[in-house]
Amino acid sequence: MNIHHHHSIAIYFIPNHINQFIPLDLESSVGKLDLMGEAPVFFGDDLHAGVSNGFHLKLKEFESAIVVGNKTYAIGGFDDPTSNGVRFFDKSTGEWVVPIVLGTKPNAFKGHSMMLLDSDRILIIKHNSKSNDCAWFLEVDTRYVQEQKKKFGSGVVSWSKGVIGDAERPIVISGPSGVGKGTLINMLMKDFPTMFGFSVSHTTRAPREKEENGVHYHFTNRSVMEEEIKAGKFLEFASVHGNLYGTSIEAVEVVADAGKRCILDIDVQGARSVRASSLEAIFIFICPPSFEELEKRLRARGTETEELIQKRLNNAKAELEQGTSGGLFDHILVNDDLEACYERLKEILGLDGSTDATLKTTTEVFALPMEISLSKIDGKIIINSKNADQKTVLDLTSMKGGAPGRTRGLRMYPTGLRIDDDNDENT
Ligand SMILES: Nc1ncnc2c1ncn2[C@@H]1O[C@H](COP(=O)(O)OP(=O)(O)OP(=O)(O)O)[C@@H](O)[C@H]1O
Ligand SMILES: Nc1nc2c(ncn2[C@@H]2O[C@H](COP(=O)(O)O)[C@@H](O)[C@H]2O)c(=O)[nH]1
Repeated sequence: MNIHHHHSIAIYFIPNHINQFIPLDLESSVGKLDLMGEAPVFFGDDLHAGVSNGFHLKLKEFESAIVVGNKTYAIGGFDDPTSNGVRFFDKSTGEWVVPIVLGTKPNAFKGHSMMLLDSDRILIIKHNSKSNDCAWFLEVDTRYVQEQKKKFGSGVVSWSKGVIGDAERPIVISGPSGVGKGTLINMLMKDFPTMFGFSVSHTTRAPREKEENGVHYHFTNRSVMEEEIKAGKFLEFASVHGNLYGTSIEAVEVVADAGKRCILDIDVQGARSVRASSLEAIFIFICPPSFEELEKRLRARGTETEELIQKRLNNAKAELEQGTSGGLFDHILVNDDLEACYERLKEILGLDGSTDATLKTTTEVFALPMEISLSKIDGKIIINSKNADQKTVLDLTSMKGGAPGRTRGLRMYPTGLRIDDDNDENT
């Protein structure tokens, strides 16, 4: 993903000590900055309806502001229970807006530096943090946020944490009930425990014997789940065999945070929703060798009543039709002989015989300086220590994913290079 330079960016570093306040690149029309009282005050001309009224952006402690088009985002202040950590001043309406904030927000932090990337997301580097929790993105106009704006209205933003290192594309596995999805996934998780993580779905169905809450599913009830869907907590959801099932954004994030590749076991409707989202997964459909064999397996499993078996078999017909036509799935596997099907699955996932089962890209965790500023050179972000001659490179050129879920593929390493101070963007 390229990072372009935007001439209309204003970036402010607002440290704990107000008198170190450094405004930069004020080419935008938002006016001048000043310091007043406890917190910085941001003055600008309100050109709403052609009347220059003047407005004040009074920032709270640990909040800092960044201009994106005609909006000025104030970000931070996560300690304040009355704040959700993000608000923006919309210059076209002259009003403050508290947006719907999707994704998991960062834990409270005191001080950060920001930079606008591609005019659709803000990179936030937490001060005094560790490399595995320092880079966050507030998506303000990415494809995902644009989709959510259609549902919720214009005031929507989404957090996505930056994850260092390679994490492969998530895997969506679909297929009719009883075909063997769970069996194949369990084999994969057992053979490659550090490589894959299961996305634990929510469901309103009752737990089966041996099913554990939080492990196999998050068991919930319909009204709670419907509220959470309304609040935008789900990447996808569907009514399956008379119950509500869904993948929460958090379920996918938890796996990415563990540095693992996420596996989703979801139905065809869910796969379609994920395909339409920006998750960039690989889609695999599992077929039975015959309908009779599917029925046999479902009965042999013995987890459903006769009525439910009939319902699941009935739904299987449509699922098989949808799964095998229309190009929704990248791969279609027939689960006849289990071992043969498992081998094929491993092949698709690039797990040939030479793959080390315990292999995992481990990235060394290191501490960032207490106070930092950001600059950009050759498309790479430079994190400069304010008090020591220490520079760290944040390379976003292989950046993948984003909300909903984590932003993967970041690289971070210290550099001995001297970076000139006349870069085009600073904080
Ligand atoms: N290739 C196979 N040959 C014979 N039996 C199989 C094969 N694969 C799986 N099974 C068996 O079929 C039954 C159903 O498998 P499983 O529970 O993995 O299906 P599933 O697709 O996950 O179903 P659901 O969608 O209902 O969760 C299990 O008892 C399992 O042991
Ligand atoms: N759309 C979604 N479908 C899901 C999800 N979790 C599971 N499923 C699918 O439901 C059926 C039935 O599952 P069971 O555990 O009751 O047998 C199966 O096809 C699963 O793939 C989800 O989060 N979203």
